[in-house]
Amino acid sequence: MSEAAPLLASLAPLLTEWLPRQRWFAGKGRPIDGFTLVAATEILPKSPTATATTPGLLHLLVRARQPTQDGTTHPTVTDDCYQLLLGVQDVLPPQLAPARIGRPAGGPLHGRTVYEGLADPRLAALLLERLRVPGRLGPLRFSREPEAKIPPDLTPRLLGAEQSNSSAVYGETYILKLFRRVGPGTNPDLELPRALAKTGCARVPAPAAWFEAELHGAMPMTLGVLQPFLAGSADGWQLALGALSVQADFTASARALGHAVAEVHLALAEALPTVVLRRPQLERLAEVMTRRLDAAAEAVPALRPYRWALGEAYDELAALGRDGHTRRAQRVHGDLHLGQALRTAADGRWSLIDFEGEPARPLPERCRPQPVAQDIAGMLRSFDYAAAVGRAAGTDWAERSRAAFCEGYATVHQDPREDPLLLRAHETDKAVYEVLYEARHRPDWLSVPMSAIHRLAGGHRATGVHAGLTRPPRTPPEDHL
Ligand SMILES: Nc1ncnc2c1ncn2[C@@H]1O[C@H](COP(=O)(O)OP(=O)(O)O)[C@@H](O)[C@H]1O
Ligand SMILES: O=P(O)(O)O[C@H]1O[C@H](CO)[C@@H](O[C@H]2O[C@H](CO)[C@@H](O)[C@H](O)[C@H]2O)[C@H](O)[C@H]1O
Repeated sequence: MSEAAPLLASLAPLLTEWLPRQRWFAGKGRPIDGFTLVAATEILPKSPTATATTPGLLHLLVRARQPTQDGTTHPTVTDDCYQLLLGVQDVLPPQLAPARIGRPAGGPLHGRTVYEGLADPRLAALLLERLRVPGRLGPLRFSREPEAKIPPDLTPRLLGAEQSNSSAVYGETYILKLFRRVGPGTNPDLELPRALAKTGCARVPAPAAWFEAELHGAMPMTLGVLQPFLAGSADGWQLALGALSVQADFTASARALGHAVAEVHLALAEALPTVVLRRPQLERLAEVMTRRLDAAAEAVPALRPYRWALGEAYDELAALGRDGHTRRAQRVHGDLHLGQALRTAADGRWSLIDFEGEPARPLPERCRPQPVAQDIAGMLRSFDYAAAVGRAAGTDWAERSRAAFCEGYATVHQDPREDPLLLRAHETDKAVYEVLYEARHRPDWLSVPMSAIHRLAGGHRATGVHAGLTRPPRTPPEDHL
């Protein structure tokens, strides 16, 4: 698109105001001090026969420049790249008013109204049409599995519960996930489900189509994935809270879920390379966890008194390696929790979704093989969360669900409870991540992971001179794990 500079200049004030209000915007709480346009593609240009209500669709990749002091003593700058789908129209119909971004002053869109394009069913339908027919459009490449049958004219609806990304459901048949914070490389949420589909694993919806940006010299950047929609399903989080609200047992569901997760782990180990973790790798894993703890404690003062006690779990992990033990690592889900497991009402079968990994971690880190204990720890933490949010404190609901999950897992894979040191290290690492996540996104929920921190630290808080001190500096690990 020509006129890139005036386009960006006219959109910048609108985006500065609109972006931080989006659930998926990762840089909340820090000012935006500028934008860079990475790519602009007219998916639907304005036609000469267009009327005032004919929409245009503009695809943008923009970097938002933000200074940060988060978790570091020295200010740095982030410039995360975001994917935007902008509807453009002269007059916005009332039903699209909530999607309004604003009216650019100057530039090629001067005087027109710009809005969230996915909210407009006409534009969401257009995107599906592009995915049905493989090909290129400027820097965008649309691909489809040859055997995928994607009917035309499926009615779109934008999913209300926006999370780290945005999703649109088409005719209750397909769901398109549009990644919002994007970067070079294949997103594991495309890579892993495709690899699993090739093994015949039916626990994960297989991608039917996807689109990427191919920018000069860079690795293709995954922008969106279309996969079958599991109609009539409910996620594990809703189901667990539902059970808790009527004080019902959840062990049968947890057992079946454990079985499903173990099947996915076996299929991932079959589909993609696995590695053996020996002393250096186990020490590095412990070191990486320690660094994450230190960074989280810098950012969240409530964590500081627990640093020393929590660090013991990582020291014990490193000691495993020194004692000559080894562990296996493989590709894992990376951000497994009850919300990532869907159970279909018709057959009660569990499926797993959202293989993107923890959104805050860099892509290379999310793609590294890890012990399966990372995922298991994530799910075990989730039972704890459900019990806390569903007010099951004082009951053993979480303990019974956690045990049932492990039992189910052990029907097809190694029982995770047989490796308590590895599990404890991963559970600690997950709880530390959650403290940071809640502090940033839902401060009212901070007490949930903090009570796990207290438990995992054995109830020990450092007092006096040790409270708040950093651990002694060590040689930085090579970025292997
Ligand atoms: N294949 C699917 N079938 C049914 N619902 C789905 C499917 N994939 C995702 N969803 C729904 O969309 C929501 C968001 O999807 P998810 O991949 O977790 O996105 P995010 O990365 O934004 O959290 C999920 O919580 C789930 O309710
Ligand atoms: O689903 P996302 O990929 O966006 O994952 C992020 O958000 C999750 C919350 O929506 C967060 O999960 C934490 O809260 C859950 C309850 O809402 C709980 O079940 C999980 O155990 C807990 O970790 C997840 O950590 C974050 O990455």
